[in-house]
Amino acid sequence: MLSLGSNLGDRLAHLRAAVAALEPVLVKVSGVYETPPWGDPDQPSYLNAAAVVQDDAATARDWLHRAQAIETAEGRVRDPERQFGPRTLDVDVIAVFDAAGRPVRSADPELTLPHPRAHLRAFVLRPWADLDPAAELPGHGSLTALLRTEPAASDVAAVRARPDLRIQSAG
Ligand SMILES: Nc1ncnc2c1ncn2[C@@H]1O[C@H](COP(=O)(O)OP(=O)(O)OP(=O)(O)O)[C@@H](O)[C@H]1O
Ligand SMILES: Nc1nc2c(c(=O)[nH]1)N=C(CO)CN2
Repeated sequence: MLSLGSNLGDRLAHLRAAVAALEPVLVKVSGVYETPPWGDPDQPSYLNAAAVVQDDAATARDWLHRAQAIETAEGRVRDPERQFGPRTLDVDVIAVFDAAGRPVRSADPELTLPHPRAHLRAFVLRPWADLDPAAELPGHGSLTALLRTEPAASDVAAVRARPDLRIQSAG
């Protein structure tokens, strides 16, 4: 599962570009959500979405490299002083499952799986739960239970569906 986020420039265009780049491996993409900035409040609100992708030949590290290549193509500039600062496009690898459906785990700081902050982020859990209401974040339980207990209730309430913004055209 990949999480997509943008809060600089044409936010919807950045999300669309990410999904277009993932198109060959895309299983499904959520609707678009407007979300308050998490972790660093002094920045514009984000558009977020979740994408389920599948490629049986890809390793977890391949997904990280694909995610980073897509961020770079959308002009992502890293500010080492601001870990959770604004960006044209953020593509995070949230969870990877092997061919048998078992979660891949990694404690490597270059690729930590599941993503170490996903359980705290309504902007990740809400779009993913819409795509797959029965899904579990490995090590943390069901998305719907997490949404009731982990992120601040005010954060969950502040995540707003934007049905007026479509990543993919209908049909
Ligand atoms: N599951 C993961 N998904 C994406 N990047 C990861 C993951 N685990 C570790 N990383 C590492 O995190 C580093 C910083 O990534 P990035 O700049 O996207 O972080 P961030 O978006 O600011 O914060 P966050 O990871 O909390 O969303 C990357 O260089 C990458 O190697
Ligand atoms: N709402 C929201 N907040 C964030 C996001 C994001 O995608 N959405 N990404 C971040 C990167 O670390 C930091 N904060």
